[in-house]
Amino acid sequence: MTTKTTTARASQGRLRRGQRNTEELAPVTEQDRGQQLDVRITDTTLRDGSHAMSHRFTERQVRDVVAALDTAGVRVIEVTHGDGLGASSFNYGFSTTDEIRLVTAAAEEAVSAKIAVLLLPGLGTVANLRQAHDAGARVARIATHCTEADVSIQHFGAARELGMETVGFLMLAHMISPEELAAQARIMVNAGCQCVYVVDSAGALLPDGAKARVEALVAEVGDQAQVGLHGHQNLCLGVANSLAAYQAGARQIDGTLCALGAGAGNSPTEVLAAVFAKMGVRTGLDVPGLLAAAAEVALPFIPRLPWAERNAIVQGYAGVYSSFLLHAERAAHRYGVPAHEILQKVGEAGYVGGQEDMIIDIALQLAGEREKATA
Ligand SMILES: CC[C@H](O)CC(=O)C(=O)O
Ligand SMILES: [Mn+2]
Repeated sequence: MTTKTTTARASQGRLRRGQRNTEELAPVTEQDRGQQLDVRITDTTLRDGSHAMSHRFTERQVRDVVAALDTAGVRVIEVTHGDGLGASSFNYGFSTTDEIRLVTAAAEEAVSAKIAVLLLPGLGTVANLRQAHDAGARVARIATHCTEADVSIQHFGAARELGMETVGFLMLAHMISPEELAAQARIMVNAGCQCVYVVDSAGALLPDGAKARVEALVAEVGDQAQVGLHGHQNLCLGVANSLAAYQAGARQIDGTLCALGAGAGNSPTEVLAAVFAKMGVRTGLDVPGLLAAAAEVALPFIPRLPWAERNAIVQGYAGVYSSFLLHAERAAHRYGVPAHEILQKVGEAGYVGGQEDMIIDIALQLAGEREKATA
């Protein structure tokens, strides 16, 4: 399917296969195929989906997904290790294919879409960002815990110097109030961020919570930057939260094909496209094209579809970082304790991204308690 589609696409497009798309596309206000977009969908199958794939994307899969998304009108496609640039490691899981090779392949494949990369300061560095830019990435998404925006300042500066479009990710956004979140968004915007995302990393937000946070950010930074929403499906509210966010003024929304992502996965791109189309909200997306991309390109290579089973629901309910799911399942297997109990304790402890090793401590503690109880 891909070969036929991409050949046809390349001959219709402005660029040929292998040519880099260096054109700067202004977010949302772009004239896309003669259309004004109301909201821009960024697809992060090849980044958030990397968690669910244990960071095992192949270059072939990346090329096929990018070609299908690009053909269906997706304007921004994120490609990175699940935990961002430079995260391939013992703590976060090793990538089987070097991510810069994947970014290069994605940039070669994309005719109209821009390739985005995620970077968590501390895991990734400015040097990693430069490498990604050299490989063809044109959007830098800088992610911090929701109270730590100040660690992103130099990364936004570097991204803007490179001429990249910038997005800020305030992760685990359910953990603080809308007002506190807006103050962190202000720090990112002052540092050069062009769109700040409310990131529901735990899939814990209800639509009212998503709406209140987006409204607070729009009130604080809306005259200088856009606001976005990145949802997870742990409580099956990713799409509902995205609609609430759009109604509250969000103009960038994330999704993934088949919901492939951490925890119970992300808001499915193909569902977002269909729902926004039914609402008359212009996304510039081709709904049948995305349905085909999900069913014929992504689904066949997904080893285990994320879904809202007990562990993932506990994540949404207890407010646990979605990418902790597979770490908790591995620890559960190793130490003979239920993953949902580990995740419940992680939620009570309030652990945040970067504290993956604490999952092992909790598993050991639970195993010790069980041993005592049965002695
Ligand atoms: C970088 C870790 C994380 O997966 C980012 C993200 O997508 C989220 O917090 O939801
Ligand atoms: Mn996510």
